[in-house]
Amino acid sequence: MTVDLEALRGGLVVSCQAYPGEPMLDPRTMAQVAQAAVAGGAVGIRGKGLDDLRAMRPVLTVPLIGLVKVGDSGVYITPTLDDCLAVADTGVEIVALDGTRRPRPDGLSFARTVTELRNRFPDVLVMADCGSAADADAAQDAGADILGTTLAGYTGERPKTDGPDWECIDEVVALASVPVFVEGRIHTPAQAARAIRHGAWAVVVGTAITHPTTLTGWFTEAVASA
Ligand SMILES: CC(=O)N[C@H](C=O)[C@@H](O)[C@H](O)[C@H](O)COP(=O)(O)O
Repeated sequence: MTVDLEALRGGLVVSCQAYPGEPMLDPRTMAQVAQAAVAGGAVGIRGKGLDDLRAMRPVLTVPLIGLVKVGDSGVYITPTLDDCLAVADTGVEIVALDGTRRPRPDGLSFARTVTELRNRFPDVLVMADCGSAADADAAQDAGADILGTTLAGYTGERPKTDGPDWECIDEVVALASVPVFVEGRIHTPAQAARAIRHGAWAVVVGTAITHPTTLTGWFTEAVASA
């Protein structure tokens, strides 16, 4: 059954991802981190990698947004239709994929990718990870169920702002007729609250909650320069 996005409205989604070579890159660990986030009030979880998603889905009581990353440049978030189908097959409620206007590695358009995914998994919702308002506009026209600001600052179209890209967020919210999930460089509870006040349907926080190496670095730097 399609997940009811009302359950996520006004809430916090926690992104639980570890990267190649990192000690926490282990499905059991990531599933435990996700459960801990739910215990803290997360209304949804975003996870990466088929093994992590398979480990998370059965132990979580909240909707799961799934993706795979293939490389780390260009179109790398669930880049192909095959990737989308593999993510959907893990049982996630929402598939997140690159929602930019850039050419995709399998040559399919975003619209065709969404259509084919829907044909095979009619209950799955589609989150378009966008890098700009123009991306969001196109992704919405192509049938995305959710617009994410995930890639603002990572595609070359927008500057990589220190914190959230508020200008982009406001532009996306202004054009959206579907829910907007504000994601990307939200590092404080105050920023998360501001995103909701700016019209986010939900706020997605990753690094500032689930990436201890980065968090530790923030503190070690501060201590070193005291
Ligand atoms: C740009 C990109 O690849 N973003 C990824 C998308 O899944 C993740 O690496 C981020 O951690 C996630 O978007 C949450 O953002 P932040 O960690 O800034 O709270």
